Amino acid sequence: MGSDFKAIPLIDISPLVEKIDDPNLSRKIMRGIALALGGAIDAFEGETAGDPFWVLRLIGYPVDIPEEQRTDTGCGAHTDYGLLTLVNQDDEICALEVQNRSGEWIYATPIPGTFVCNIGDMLKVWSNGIYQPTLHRVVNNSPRYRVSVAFFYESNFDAAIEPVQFCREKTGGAAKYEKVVYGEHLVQKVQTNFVV
Ligand SMILES: O=C(O)CCC(=O)C(=O)O
Ligand SMILES: [Fe+2]
Repeated sequence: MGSDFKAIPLIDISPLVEKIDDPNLSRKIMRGIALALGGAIDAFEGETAGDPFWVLRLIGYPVDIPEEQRTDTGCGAHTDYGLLTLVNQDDEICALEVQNRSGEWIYATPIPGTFVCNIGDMLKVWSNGIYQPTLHRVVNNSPRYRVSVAFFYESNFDAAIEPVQFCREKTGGAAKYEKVVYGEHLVQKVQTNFVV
């Protein structure tokens, strides 16, 4: 451990994690969305879903980084890649921003006891654009280290995602998006979002 080792503040994340204690929560939300779109309750399950998986990520946004390494953005503007994301924010720090329809960045102000639910790119494709992913970014200008817990519900890497029939019917019949293999979409987005 070199002399430039810097300890990350010890933060009790258990209150953030324990809220995401229902393993079926994302499935229930997808069922609600299927019904809201006029499909069968299991429209986004079985073969259509292609064995989805989830990833839980704990993300730290330090504030005490040296001036020369500092940018004003902790996480650049992006849409999420998969189906749904549930974000459990630190209740006391406003840092997650979403772009509204007028193109303005506004805070997704934390509401205690709730998650932010982001629509992912694959849900946009399935729903033929009825559900649109929100562009968002994180800028931690607070004096405190921020931690968020993000639960990503994603299509299987091999799944070929295309607009489903009942959503095409609602949007004029034609598919607005080409079929996309989720793994390829993910790799392409990661390569364009990060400098490797
Ligand atoms: O930390 C947050 O509030 C959001 C993180 C995020 O947007 C992401 O990891 O995709
Ligand atoms: Fe995100």
